Amino acid sequence: MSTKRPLISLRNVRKVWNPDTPKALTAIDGLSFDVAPGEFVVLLGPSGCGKSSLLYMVAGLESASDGELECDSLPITGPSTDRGMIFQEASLYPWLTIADNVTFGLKLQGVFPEKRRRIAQELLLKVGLADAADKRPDELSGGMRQRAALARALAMRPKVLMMDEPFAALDIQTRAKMQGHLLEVWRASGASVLLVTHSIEEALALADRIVVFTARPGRIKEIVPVDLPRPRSMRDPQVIALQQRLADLLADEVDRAFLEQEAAV
Ligand SMILES: Nc1ncnc2c1ncn2[C@@H]1O[C@H](COP(=O)(O)OP(=O)(O)OP(=O)(O)O)[C@@H](O)[C@H]1O
Repeated sequence: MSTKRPLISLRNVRKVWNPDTPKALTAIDGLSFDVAPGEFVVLLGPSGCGKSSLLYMVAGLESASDGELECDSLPITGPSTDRGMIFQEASLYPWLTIADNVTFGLKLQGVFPEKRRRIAQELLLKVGLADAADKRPDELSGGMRQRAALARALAMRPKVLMMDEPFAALDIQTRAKMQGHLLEVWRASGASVLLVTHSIEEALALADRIVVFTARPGRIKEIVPVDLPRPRSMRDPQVIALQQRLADLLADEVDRAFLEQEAAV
């Protein structure tokens, strides 16, 4: 992995919200790490440690206050179809069919209807929604809508997929199925993934590497590689050992974040 040129490179990234005001708040400080092409990296940390802020900066939706962010050796200066983003709640257009939602970006790029239809069918098949092409978002369950959002992100053939707690709103069974779908789609796409979660189990099911954040301002506490074949059983002794290690790493930071929140009230 280390011999490959990184796809995403972050150097000394700092994010201050509302700078130069009494409400100034440092969300992230001195953050540096790389994501290799095709790598699955999970960001894990206590509430408010800046995970979403970081994702927004990599997406180009927010700028960094300091430091360098690069994708494919080019500075990140704004959004790009190379970097697809999926949020906790699938933000589909309610008035469009699922197929039209999936290929909305392609339509803007001028791709002809026939080709769009073909691409939508291929992608919906990949995410297990082949029968939902002509349905509207409100006819789908939460898990199905997230799969449609995944298909829509993939339609732009991104080099990196960013996901901000994409399965947090789903029940446990749907969540486990969605993780399986995501792993299949990730493997087939060759894209890198940068996924934010609160769940140690989710991180262990998915990640090549887990970046553990400190409490705010978010810094890297430790990067934990998960060198185990998938699918991973939560009963595997190696997984249990990692689970314990991650819980220990997080415990201090969650306590710190909690004390800070109490002090702020
Ligand atoms: N647009 C914004 N304007 C001002 N402050 C913000 C903004 N977005 C986030 N923050 C603040 O930055 C800090 C980090 O927030 P962020 O959402 O990045 O953390 P997080 O680790 O993703 O949290 P959670 O796990 O609870 O979603 C928080 O204190 C938050 O209130």
